[in-house]
Amino acid sequence: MAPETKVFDAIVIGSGQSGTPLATALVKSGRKTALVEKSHIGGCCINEGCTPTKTLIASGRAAYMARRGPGYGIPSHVDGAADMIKVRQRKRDIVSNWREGGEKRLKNAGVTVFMGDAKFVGEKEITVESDVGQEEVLKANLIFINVGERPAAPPLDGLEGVIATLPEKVLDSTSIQELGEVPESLIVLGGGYVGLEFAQLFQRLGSKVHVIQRAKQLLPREDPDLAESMKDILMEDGLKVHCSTEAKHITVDPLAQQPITLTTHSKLDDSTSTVTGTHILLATGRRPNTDTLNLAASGVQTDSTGYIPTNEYLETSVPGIYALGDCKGPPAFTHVSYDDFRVIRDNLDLLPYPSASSFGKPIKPHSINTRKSAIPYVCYTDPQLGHVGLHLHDIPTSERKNIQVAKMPMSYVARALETDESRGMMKAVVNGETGDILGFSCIGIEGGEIMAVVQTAMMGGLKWWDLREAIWAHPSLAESLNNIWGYLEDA
Ligand SMILES: Cc1cc2nc3c(=O)[nH]c(=O)nc-3n(C[C@H](O)[C@H](O)[C@H](O)COP(=O)(O)OP(=O)(O)OC[C@H]3O[C@@H](n4cnc5c(N)ncnc54)[C@H](O)[C@@H]3O)c2cc1C
Ligand SMILES: NC(=O)c1ccc[n+]([C@@H]2O[C@H](COP(=O)([O-])OP(=O)(O)OC[C@H]3O[C@@H](n4cnc5c(N)ncnc54)[C@H](O)[C@@H]3O)[C@@H](O)[C@H]2O)c1
Repeated sequence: MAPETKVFDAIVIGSGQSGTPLATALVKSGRKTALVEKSHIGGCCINEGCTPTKTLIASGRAAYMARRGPGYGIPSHVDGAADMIKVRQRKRDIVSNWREGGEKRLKNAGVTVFMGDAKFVGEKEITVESDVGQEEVLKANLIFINVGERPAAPPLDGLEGVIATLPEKVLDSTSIQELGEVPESLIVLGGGYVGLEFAQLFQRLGSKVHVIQRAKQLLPREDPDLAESMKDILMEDGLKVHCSTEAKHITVDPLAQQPITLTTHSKLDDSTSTVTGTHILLATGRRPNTDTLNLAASGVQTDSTGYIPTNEYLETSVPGIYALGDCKGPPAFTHVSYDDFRVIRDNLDLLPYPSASSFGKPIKPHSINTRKSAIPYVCYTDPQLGHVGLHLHDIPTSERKNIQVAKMPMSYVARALETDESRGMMKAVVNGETGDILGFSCIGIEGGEIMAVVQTAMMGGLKWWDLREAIWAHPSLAESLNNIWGYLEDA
């Protein structure tokens, strides 16, 4: 017998960084709301993204500082690799605390949670299949898709054979976090956020790490000088970094000490080389989880890569169906997904959640959108890379007439020298005529926090000279914002 259709006012598909708070807000606004999640409440960020990785990275930093103890006059004895079971347990404990908190909040709010895989069967109708094959049919006039992304394996000759022979040696950003011991040697394919955060972490925990990056620089979104600074830091930490290098072929010999051999081609000198490892991490990007949603049944359109295009109000091609977070396309950050929640909350006027923009008054639909002037982000290598606003390379050379740039090494920052954390650099891009700060990057100790100081200044419309003249506490990292402007020059 077909299951009875359950009718809701709203359905949220995916418990991501926007879907979870949105489900609660929908209930608080009086709407009967269902949330469907196929894996874990809290989505990627809590379960296999930000929270666990930054927890693991804290262990990596502890190992790094312990090794540096003698440099500060503190004897320390760090022999061999980290105790991965304890490192992993610390991560698991923090993740389960966060996840359980999320589960409780949804329950207390009165959200009806369905654990299972959602698929469209009609324009506003879905089925939910649980792990044990039980099926529910749900219907609502309002549907919010927040299904996120998953790791995408690159096309690589031989990869299927390696996975078939030694599946536990081929890792992605999720499986690498569950290792019970530190790999002796790790090949990291991809020099983006995922690749670099894990590469440095595992080098610090005791692996020998190679990073293979197809692009000519690490972190291709950054200006080349910042990417070069990051590369120098990682190489100083002992990582082997190969840019302009493409993976061509992979083989496995289960009996070898280093079972994995990757053949690469360097575009720099047109040469072929091999690199061996006990494990390989595939960190070459992510793909949206829209392929299993049967979107055709709803009429919601996707682009050629599976992302759901929306307008600035997160409306899809079908009225009443919205897409939020990573599944609508880059940039893929938790804070962007959370901001998507705010856009929906305010446009649908989900009181009692008075937003700052409305000061508690009803808002006209479409008064808030996703067009944000400066989205910040932080790559949690150590030191971090924090960035907000424009990069210099975002401004075409022909449009740089009034553009000025200031660069300052972290070795000029008193606080960084006192703590012996002086690796990296700051870079600011300004309009030389108006004094507006257009962009700021910092590779440095707490680079994300220094960036946030400049971000706040940009939000408040301060000019660069306001920061130069500000009284910052001494000796703080922010104090460097008095000095960087002395290095301004035409771009
Ligand atoms: C290793 C790693 C580290 C990261 N670190 C950071 C960081 O430090 N800072 C940062 O800002 N961002 C970071 N990110 C990115 C960040 O995790 C995401 O941008 C963020 O989670 C937002 O995702 P979302 O809201 O779109 O959905 P997600 O958090 O991806 O959640 C989507 C949910 O939908 C569920 N789902 C999918 N399909 C279905 C279906 N058919 N039915 C039911 N449920 C479904 C999934 O199981 C998942 O729980 C990191 C990502 C990774 C992989
Ligand atoms: N700290 C953070 O905020 C954080 C951390 C992790 C992930 N994330 C999010 O997750 C997203 C995905 O991260 P990611 O690092 O997986 O993807 P990414 O797209 O940022 O980086 C992938 C890198 O792999 C390289 N590459 C692709 N194919 C290759 C191949 N065949 N051989 C060698 N190199 C190859 C690309 O040049 C690129 O630099 C990011 O865009 C980011 O939005 C954020």
